[in-house]
Amino acid sequence: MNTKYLDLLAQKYDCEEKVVTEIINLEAILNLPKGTEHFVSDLHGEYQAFQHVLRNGSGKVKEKIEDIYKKVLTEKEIKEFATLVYYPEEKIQLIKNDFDNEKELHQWYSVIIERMIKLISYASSKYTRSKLRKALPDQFVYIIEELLYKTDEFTNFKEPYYAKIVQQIISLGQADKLITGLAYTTQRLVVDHLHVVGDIYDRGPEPDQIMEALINYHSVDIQWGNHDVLWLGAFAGSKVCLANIIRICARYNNLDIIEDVYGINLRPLLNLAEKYYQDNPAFRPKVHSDETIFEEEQLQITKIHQAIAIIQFKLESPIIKRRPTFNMSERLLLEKIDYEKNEIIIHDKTYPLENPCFATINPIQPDQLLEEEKQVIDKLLFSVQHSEKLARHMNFLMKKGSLYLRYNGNLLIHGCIPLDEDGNMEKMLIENKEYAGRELLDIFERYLRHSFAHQEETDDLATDMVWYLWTGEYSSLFGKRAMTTFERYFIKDKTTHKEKKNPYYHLREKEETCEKILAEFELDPNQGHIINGHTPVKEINGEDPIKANGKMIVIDGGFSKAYQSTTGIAGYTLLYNSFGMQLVAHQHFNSKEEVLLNGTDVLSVKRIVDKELERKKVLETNVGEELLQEVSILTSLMEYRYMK
Ligand SMILES: O=P(O)(O)OC[C@H]1O[C@](O)(COP(=O)(O)O)[C@@H](O)[C@@H]1O
Ligand SMILES: [Mn+2]
Repeated sequence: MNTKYLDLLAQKYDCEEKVVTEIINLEAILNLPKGTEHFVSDLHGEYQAFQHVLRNGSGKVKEKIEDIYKKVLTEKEIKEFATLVYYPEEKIQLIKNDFDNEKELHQWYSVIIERMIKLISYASSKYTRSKLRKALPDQFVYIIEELLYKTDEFTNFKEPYYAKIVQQIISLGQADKLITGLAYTTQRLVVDHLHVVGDIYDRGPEPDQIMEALINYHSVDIQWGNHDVLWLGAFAGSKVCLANIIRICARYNNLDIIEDVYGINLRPLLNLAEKYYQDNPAFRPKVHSDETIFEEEQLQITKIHQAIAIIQFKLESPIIKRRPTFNMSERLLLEKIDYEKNEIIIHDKTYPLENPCFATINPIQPDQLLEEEKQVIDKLLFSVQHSEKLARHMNFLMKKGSLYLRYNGNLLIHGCIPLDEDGNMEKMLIENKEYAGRELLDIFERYLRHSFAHQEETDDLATDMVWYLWTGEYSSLFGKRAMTTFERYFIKDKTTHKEKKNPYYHLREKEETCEKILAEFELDPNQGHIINGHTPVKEINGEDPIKANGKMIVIDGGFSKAYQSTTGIAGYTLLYNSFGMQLVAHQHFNSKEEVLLNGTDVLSVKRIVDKELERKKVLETNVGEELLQEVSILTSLMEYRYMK
């Protein structure tokens, strides 16, 4: 090993004892059980439901409470206590309202603090003390450690000492803060690491809040979904991606995300929309049954929705023309329209166009943007690229994200690995070279990162490629032959709406296919799993999220409210701890308020995907690999510096 590095390292470990301590510490960690990984996907802006899953650790919090309190507490008390751990601030307030004298309240505090301490002690039993310390609320570390490590083994005088500490906390008015801190510590201990397998954005109302929660989360990685890439593309300079995100926000009545949350001025778009568009049933925003919308506002959104959709269709055309290898010429739909008859020819069949809104289209050159449209999209792009909040969120998405992830022997991917009918990796020609499988995904990611690093370029291959990731035939995120957005707005015949899925989606049922893919990514086909999002599992129709004899796990059960009627549940999540994997199905999440009042915890059935014969240790994980390397470097330092 290079002695220069060792000399540098010796500045940090400047005495023998420090090196020895660190080696012993790392070796100890390697032999502890592996931490719990938590997998979620397809959050689609549903912050409240996501929050709930994060806070209850997909049921792990309650499980731990039951482990230690099942025999001592009633079911109702367990529910109450669990709710307190999930939403401490609100639950404390509610409980406080129930007490009419201080003495009772103080008694409650002291019981709860003791319960919390016991729970933390149990939940942290597989971690080192140093890791636990990092999870404790800063202002109470000393006090909590005193309470945690109390032991009566050698002295009988300690009980009053601890009782005194708790009493002091209460009488100094610190109990609420302490209980809240302990609750968050519990949540943090229950899940060691979070994987978000794509699609944070679109459809739901609060993707920004999800981003904030992820930014503040102790340990997370993200596998981008097609919707996330659309937002990244918009920020990276792709006007067509930008048109898409605004169109989807208009469609789901979420324009306030663009305007209020990210501070992007929609006024120029509104002016254009007011000038050229009227009411149009195909473009009215989807409004959830518990929302209300004023007629005037609805009309405005309907107009914006049309204006931006037409801009989007126009912007697609030059990209399709300048990128023949995208093989998308079939999607040059504006050119297939007979604007007088209001008809379109698709695959040699003529269809009437319903709800047309082509006032800004010149039939001779249908993809030409009006000067006004050009200005609108340019201004929008400027605004998007100068939104500080969006910049913060997109930078985080880039930093923590990737197209796929190999983690602890598993492959995490939002969409698919494009396959042909025979199960071979499909090839795509990019700049005269063919790419398939892992190489194809790697080159996609390189283009995305390049585009993101060069936001001033709007028409280069890298930027176009980001849009391809959203909608292209060989995109690992889209996984369908073509996106039929135009047909869905304008053609009644539903057969034209169908988006043919990549063969991957039926071949993934077979073990053989999954093994082949795992091998392609240099993972052990006998041990590994593919963890997939993107396609809602229709439990309602008897679809099983666990496929290929457990090698394929699909966790998109539909957090998205818009899709819950087709899935029948409200999302799957996956847990992977030292004992194995558990798939958790969540029932519909109504509201935090309901949980607070009734303790309704909407999660249910667990299915064991895999049961480890022996508890898995940190040593056998990705983190373990890194720690082993550190041990080896520190051993070299020890020999070089201190054992001569
Ligand atoms: O239901 P919506 O919002 O109209 O969206 C339909 C579109 O969404 C997509 O399914 C992509 O979104 P998902 O990644 O959530 O599946 C497209 O294939 C389809 O055209
Ligand atoms: Mn998706």
